[in-house]
This record gives sequence, structure tokens and C-alpha cells, in this order.
Amino acid sequence: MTYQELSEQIAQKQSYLCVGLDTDLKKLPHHLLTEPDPVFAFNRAIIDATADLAVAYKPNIAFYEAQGPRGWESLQKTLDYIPANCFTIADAKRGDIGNTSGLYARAFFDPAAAGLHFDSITVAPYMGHDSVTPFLDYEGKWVILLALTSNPGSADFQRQSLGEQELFEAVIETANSWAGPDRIMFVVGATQAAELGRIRQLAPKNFLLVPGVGAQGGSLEDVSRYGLTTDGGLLVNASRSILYASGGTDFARRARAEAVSLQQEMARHLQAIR
Ligand SMILES: O=c1ccn([C@@H]2O[C@H](COP(=O)(O)O)[C@@H](O)[C@H]2O)c(=O)[nH]1
Repeated sequence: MTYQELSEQIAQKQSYLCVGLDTDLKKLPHHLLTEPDPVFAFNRAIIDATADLAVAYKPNIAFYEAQGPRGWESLQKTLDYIPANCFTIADAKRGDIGNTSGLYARAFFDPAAAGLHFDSITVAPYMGHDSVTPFLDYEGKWVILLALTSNPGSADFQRQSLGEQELFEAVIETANSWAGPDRIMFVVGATQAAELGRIRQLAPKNFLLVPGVGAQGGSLEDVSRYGLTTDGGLLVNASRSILYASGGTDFARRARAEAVSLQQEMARHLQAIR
């Protein structure tokens, strides 16, 4: 999906909601456990309940890898089920020396070589340009670099001062010399909304993937106020608050209600910046 198409989806749906598919077998409603593939059955119901409200889906790969080969099968079926007008994110946080990154890129971007067909992947920037560019070799695919993450440990390295800048700012500035905002996004935690003004100065056009509303307590209002651009410019992720709104047979209906509430707030913020 291109920058323009993503921006159009946001305008059409009046939403910048990304539903995180952090599907944990231990948290699935009991009635699904007799399904041949409970993880896929759950994801399919969540996607059916939210596809008109979400512009993106983000399976966190750890939840699938932890299930072994069955997990990869559930992931492939889930990815195939996501509607074409939704942006897909492999939240895999990869990155290694160039030849290894090339294989990670193939695994997530290249169905012709037995890989998956995600639009984008999250990448840790720590190993530098040659660990990231192999992902950019795939025309039309996106890299989402970890910049300022939502967790308390983000202070350990990302907030370290490098003279005039902090490390996360250097990540954004340097990565923006590798490719344009049509290929690179940054992860900025919703719990870091206070830094969004500075981040927007360095990355005025890049989309930001913002996890941390809902279960981690980040504020959608603050993120929207400082992060929205006229192109949209945000993908705000919620995983547990949507997926596990109910553990019963009404889980999909309750998930939808959570997504509706986020989408309605997003529509208000989008209207305010027009
Ligand atoms: O800084 C980051 C980067 C990634 N994540 C991931 O996003 C979701 C958040 O899930 P919630 O249940 O909505 O808290 C999860 O997959 C994380 O691994 C993040 O939270 N923060």
C-alpha cells in the first residue's frame, strides 16, 4: 500500500486505528478452543468485527512464533484474511547484518520465495544502515523503525544524550536520509506523547506507528493533538483493550464496541485538523 493510499483510507474511514493481533491462546474464549485453528478463528472474528473501523492490522509475531509451526500457519491464514484495503504490519522487531536482514525481509515480504506478504515490518535500528536497507530493497514495502518505544526501559538507551540530540532523534534524522516518508515510519509510544512535537520537527511527513493506548495507558487525545498531520500521519495501535474486551461468546461484539469508541474519537480529531 502506498503513502497516498494509506492516507486516503484514513480519510475515508475517518480512522487511524491499527488493531494489534496479539492473539494469546491462553486468553481465547473457551468456546473457540474446539475449533481446528482457534487462533485463526479468533482473528477472523476480530477482523470481521473491526475491518470497517481499522486502517491497519498488526500481528505481533511473537504470539505466533511461540506456537511453533501451527502458529506460522495461523499467521499466514490471518494475513490472507485481512482485507486488501487495510495496511499490514509484521511486528517482528528484526534487524541483523545485511545478508541475514535480507532473509528476514524475504520471510515477511516475498511470497514468491515462500515468505509472507506483509506491507511492512518493524525493525530495530541499533545495527545501522546495512541492517535496514535490505528491507528497503523490496519495492513498495515499508520499514517501521523503533524510535522512542512505549516501555519504561526506553529511557535506558533511546533517551541517552548525544550532545545536542537524544539517540531516538538521531535515529529519526539519520534514517530519513536512507529513504523517504513513503518507505519509512517510526514507532513512537503513546506514553511518549510529550516528545511528539520534537519528533514532528524531525519527521514532519512520516507516519508514526503509536502503540500504548488502552492497556498501557497512553492518551489518544495527546497523541492526536501533537502527532496528526494533514495526511493522517498516525497509526495508533490497540491490542489487548480490543481483543480481550470480553472473554466470553460476545468477544467480537465487545471488541467492536472498543474499536468504535476509538474510531469515533479519531474522527473528531481528524475533523479538528481539517
Ligand atoms: O514501543 C512499543 C513497540 C511495540 N509495542 C507492541 O504494541 C502492542 C501493544 O499492545 P497493547 O496490548 O495495546 O498494549 C504489543 O504488540 C507490543 O509488543 C509496544 O507496546 N510498544
